[in-house]
Amino acid sequence: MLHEKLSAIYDNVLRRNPGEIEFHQAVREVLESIGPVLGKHPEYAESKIIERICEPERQIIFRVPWTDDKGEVHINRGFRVEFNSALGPYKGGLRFHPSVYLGIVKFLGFEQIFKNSLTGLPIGGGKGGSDFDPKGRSDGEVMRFCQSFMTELYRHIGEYTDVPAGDTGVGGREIGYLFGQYKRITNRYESGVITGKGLVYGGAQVRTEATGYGCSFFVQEMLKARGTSFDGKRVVVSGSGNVAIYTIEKVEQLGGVVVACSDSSGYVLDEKGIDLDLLKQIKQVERARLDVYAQRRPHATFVPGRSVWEVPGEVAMPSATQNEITGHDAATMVANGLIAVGEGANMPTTPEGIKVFQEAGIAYGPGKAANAGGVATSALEMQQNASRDSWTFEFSEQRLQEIMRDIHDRCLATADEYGMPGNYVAGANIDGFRRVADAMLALGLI
Ligand SMILES: NC(=O)C1=CN([C@@H]2O[C@H](COP(=O)(O)OP(=O)(O)OC[C@H]3O[C@@H](n4cnc5c(N)ncnc54)[C@H](O)[C@@H]3O)[C@@H](O)[C@H]2O)C=CC1
Ligand SMILES: O=C(O)CCC(=O)C(=O)O
Repeated sequence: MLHEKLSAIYDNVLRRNPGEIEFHQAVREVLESIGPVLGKHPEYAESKIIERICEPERQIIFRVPWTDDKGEVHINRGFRVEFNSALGPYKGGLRFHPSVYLGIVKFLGFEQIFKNSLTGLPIGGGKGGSDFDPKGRSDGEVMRFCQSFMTELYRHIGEYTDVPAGDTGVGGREIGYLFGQYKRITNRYESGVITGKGLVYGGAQVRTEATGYGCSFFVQEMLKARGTSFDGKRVVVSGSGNVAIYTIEKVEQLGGVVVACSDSSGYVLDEKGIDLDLLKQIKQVERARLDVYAQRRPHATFVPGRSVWEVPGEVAMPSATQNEITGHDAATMVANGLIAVGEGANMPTTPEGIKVFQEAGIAYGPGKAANAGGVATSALEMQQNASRDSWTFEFSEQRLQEIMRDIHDRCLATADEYGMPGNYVAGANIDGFRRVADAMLALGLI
């Protein structure tokens, strides 16, 4: 239910951003949480902080022409939405996927404002990407696309302005090509302009692993708050990309058994626990489909075209894409003995699914809190770049774990403060919002 004032703001968002359904969904979820804050802080409403937060500071849309290996010309569309810079330079990843359009980039950028605020680090919110599909493209094609994308993007970004990173379809290979082109065009070795870089040219230890590791640490804290742990728990993960792979790795180190993971073709079920070396070989080296996993590990089964959420598990860690858990999926998961959900992906659960989890008393960690370890470690990468320093793996992982513990504790404390104990959604939205709102008030009408 939306507070009356917030309902009018939401209607205005719908009117001003027609057809951008994912953006509407993300805005609504935040507005549903912050009603009680307005009662305590009338100054936010007087200064129209919420209306301003819902309007990006800047939206950039550009043409990205490139040639494939046969010489054919292709035209894609590039985006960068610089949403909010009250806390620091715009910060957020780039997504390359055919489904990308303005509504997706705005939902991701909007989420990023509150997520980045929750990290406690000085980073604003932004996001970008393209409807380019890297699937099946050669390294040369991906490089030419990235170079063309950066040939426009470079003028909008900078260490103190806007700092992109990876997201779906953008990993170490793409970040290398993007940074290489930025360096070439600007003639500046500005390491802090992009994060997720390779370790040999200014990247930070643990950034590759950070989102999955961080999400696992967050779930570890949620389980601890309920007097239990990962030890011996049956865990289901969706996706098999960056977030999923390092979630599986850390969950296994923490004593859980990940029995299933997926890609857009289906899921694998491996009752002995996912063989991570094999999964990394198939996904990171061969860039192949998941059915290959079952071909090489005969006791595992590949189930094509079905949702991984039909596999029973006590812990679910969605790490693929938005709206992948429907209300129906959530009800099945609860009936199958689910106790906790940690969202590695951004907005993977539909509003109906969230309602099911919350009504069933599941420990539900929303993406903007649970997956904040990726961007937090990006901020640590910026810190190391600025000081020309390079930390060890152990120290970086320890910082990540502290940050995730702190986010977890603040979400719980804020939910308590507002009379909604155990509600991580309310805790994350309110705590993330307050910090941005206070900074916006302090900075005047900008
Ligand atoms: N990479 C990062 O540091 C962060 C990523 N995220 C979010 O995590 C999610 C995954 O991102 P990455 O792992 O980086 O991307 P990725 O490109 O490395 O992997 C995406 C995975 O999701 C799978 N997938 C996509 N659509 C699917 C579908 N409809 N059904 C089943 N599987 C599907 C793909 O097959 C692939 O395995 C996204 O929501 C992203 O926004 C969130 C925070 C940080
Ligand atoms: O590391 C970053 O800057 C962004 C990571 C990201 O895209 C996200 O948190 O969704």
